[in-house]
Amino acid sequence: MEVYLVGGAVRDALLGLPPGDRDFVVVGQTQDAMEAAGFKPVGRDFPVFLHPDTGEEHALARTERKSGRGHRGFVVDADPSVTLEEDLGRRDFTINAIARREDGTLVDPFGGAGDIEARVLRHVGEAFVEDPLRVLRAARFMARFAPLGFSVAPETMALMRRMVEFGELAELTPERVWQELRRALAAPAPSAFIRTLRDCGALAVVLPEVDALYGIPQRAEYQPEVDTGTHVELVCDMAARLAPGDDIVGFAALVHDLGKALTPSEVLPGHIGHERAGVAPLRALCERLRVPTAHRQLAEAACREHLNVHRFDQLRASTVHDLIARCDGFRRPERIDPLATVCEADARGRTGLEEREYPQGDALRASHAAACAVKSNDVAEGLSGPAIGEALRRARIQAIAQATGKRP
Ligand SMILES: Nc1ccn([C@@H]2O[C@H](COP(=O)(O)OP(=O)(O)OP(=O)(O)O)[C@@H](O)[C@H]2O)c(=O)n1
Repeated sequence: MEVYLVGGAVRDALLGLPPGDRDFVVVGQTQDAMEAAGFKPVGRDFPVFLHPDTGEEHALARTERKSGRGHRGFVVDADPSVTLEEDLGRRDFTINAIARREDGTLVDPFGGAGDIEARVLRHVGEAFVEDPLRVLRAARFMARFAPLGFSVAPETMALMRRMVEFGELAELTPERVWQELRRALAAPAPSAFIRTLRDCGALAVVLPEVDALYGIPQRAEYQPEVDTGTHVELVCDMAARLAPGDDIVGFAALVHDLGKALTPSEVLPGHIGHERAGVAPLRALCERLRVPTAHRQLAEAACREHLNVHRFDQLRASTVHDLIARCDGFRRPERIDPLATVCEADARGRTGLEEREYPQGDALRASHAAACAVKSNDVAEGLSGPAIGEALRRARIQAIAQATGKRP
């Protein structure tokens, strides 16, 4: 059987990165022949089979035609007459269009290895436009590969701009947009995702609430070249450094400051009130992209509370208690550590402040731990009903005061 390793596994090996999932392409076979050879068919949209021993994915070489309907808007034709070159030619980027034979030699008709060497993300051919998700994939690959020195080829960027101008992105389902966004926020350089989307005009289409942050000045303590959009880029990169691979923290970092884009009538000079004003655009974004609950909840907590956490020193123990309660940190203790991380990323994600200490994060964590150590059984003796809740609150405030030296 004519089988080649293709896609991300070949690319990542050439980049010297640790191996991930392996995808194979099989040339010259029919679906029946694959099943007769013991491969197990999977997936409704593509002719993909699992290897009987390794379980690894083997796709039949195929052509794809745009249909304008269905899950991806494609009709997939598995066709034994499709050559390896034809299969590679319908892929997105040259760096993803390299095949490796079993003996280790490469089939690289589009110069992908050279582009890996030159650190260029270049589209393979005109078939690129058939899937508008590829605009977001380009940005997501940049979030992963920009730190290795990659940039988008000018002709690819020009093509992406045309796709955006022609309104191609309108046909993307929210689920596909969210999957790319989520993966980009878990990558080492989410800022490169945001900047690539902005460069081609796609940011205004898929994340207009974030696009609106550009040109909004930050307060004077920031470097003058850092507007709110740039600040958010820095915060996302800092979040990726503090919590690598954590897209829940990454999403909260992306959206914590959305309120700053609102008109001055809604947000006072110096962005006073932006933490409350940001909740509405954040909810709109989450509805539109069908963002999962865990992401939404941390994002809302970060949006509402980040200023309170920054001024932790000035808060009384009772205010800290109520902040934790508003974030549901007593019923769901896992909520507070990521909130502290996002706030730290926000404080340190400013040019020149990257190495600054952020004691507020650990102070919040310590307060939370001290308050959670008090259980209702500790205070319930002789009490009933709401009196237990009130006694628990008082005891927890006391515990926070003791742990931090704050006034109750
Ligand atoms: N819209 C898409 C999706 C995928 N592909 C092709 O299918 C391969 C496998 O896709 P996927 O698993 O999504 O990406 P990988 O390149 O394997 O990247 P990752 O390591 O991030 O999963 C890609 O390499 C690419 O050649 C494509 O051309 N266009």
